[in-house]
Amino acid sequence: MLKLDDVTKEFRIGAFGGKSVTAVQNVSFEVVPGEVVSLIGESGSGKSTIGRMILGLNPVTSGSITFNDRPVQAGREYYRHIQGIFQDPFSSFNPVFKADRVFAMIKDAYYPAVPEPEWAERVAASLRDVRLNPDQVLGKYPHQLSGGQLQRLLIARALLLDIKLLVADEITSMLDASTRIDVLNLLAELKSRGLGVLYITHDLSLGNYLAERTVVLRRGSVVEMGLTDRVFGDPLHPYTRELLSAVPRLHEAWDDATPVDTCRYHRRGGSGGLLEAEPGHFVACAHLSTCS
Ligand SMILES: Nc1ncnc2c1ncn2[C@@H]1O[C@H](COP(=O)(O)OP(=O)(O)OP(=O)(O)O)[C@@H](O)[C@H]1O
Repeated sequence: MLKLDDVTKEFRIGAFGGKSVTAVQNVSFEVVPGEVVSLIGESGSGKSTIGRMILGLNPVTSGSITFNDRPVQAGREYYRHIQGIFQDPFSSFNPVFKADRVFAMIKDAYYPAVPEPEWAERVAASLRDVRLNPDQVLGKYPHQLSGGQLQRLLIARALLLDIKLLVADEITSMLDASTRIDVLNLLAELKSRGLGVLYITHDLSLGNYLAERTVVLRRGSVVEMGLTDRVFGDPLHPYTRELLSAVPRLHEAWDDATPVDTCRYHRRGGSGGLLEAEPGHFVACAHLSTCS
C-alpha cells in the first residue's frame, strides 16, 4: 500500500535559493492494491510534484511517503515495484534506440539470468497484454510508433517487472479520443489484476471514468477526497463544485481570485485538518487561513 502522511514539499527558488515556493502542503492519502485513485486539480496545484516524490525523483521536505511500510528509496529494487509513466511518451524513449532495446535494458538490470528465448517470450506476452503485436513494434524506432503505441510500450515494460503501483501522470492527454479510451480500459484491466494506480489528471471526466477514489488538490493542499461517486455526486467543497462546473476551461491557468467563499464547514473543525463529512468523504474548510 502507498501511504502519504502529512507530506509537504518546498522548492528553493530565486538567486542562491533565497526564496521558496510551497508546492505541496500537508497532504495525506493512500492507494491500496487493486484501486485507482485519481489526483485532480488545476495546473500548478502540485499533482506532478506528488507523483515525482512518490517515484523518488524529488525528496519530501517534511512528512513521509511509504510503500508497504518502507520509505521511498529510488533505486533498482524500488522501481521493480513502482513505475511512473508520463504525459509525453516520446520523451521517455531514447530516439536512437529501437523498442527492443528498451526491453533489453530491463533484462540487463533485473533479469540477467533469464535465458534469451524465455525472455523473448515474456516480452511478447507483455506486449500482447497491452494489445500490441510484437512483430509490429519490436524493431521500430520511437518516431515510427504512435503516441498510443508508445504509452502501451511503457506499460508493457512496467508489466515485465513485478509492479504493484503505477503512477500515471497525464498519460492520456496527448492521445486521441479512441486511443485514450483504450489506454484507460487497459488501466482498468490492470487494476482488476491487483495493481494500484495513482492517476494524475486535469480531466475530471477521465478520473470519474476510472477511479474508485478521488483526491482534489488546490494550491498544494487537499480540499476534498473520498469515493469518486460521492466527490462527483455530492461535492462539498466550493472549489470542487467550481471545478465540476468549469470543466471546459480546465486546461487554462486559473485565476487566483476564483471565489471560494461559502463553506458550510467553516469553524467546525479546527485549523487545517480535513473534516470527515460522511464516512470516507473528507473536506477542508474553505477558510483555512482564518478558521479557528
Ligand atoms: N523544480 C521546481 N522548482 C521550483 N518550483 C517548482 C518545481 N517543480 C514544480 N514547482 C512549482 O510547484 C508548483 C506545483 O507544480 P506541479 O508541476 O506539481 O503542478 P501540477 O499540478 O502538476 O501542474 P500541471 O498540471 O500544469 O503539470 C508550481 O507552482 C510549480 O511552479
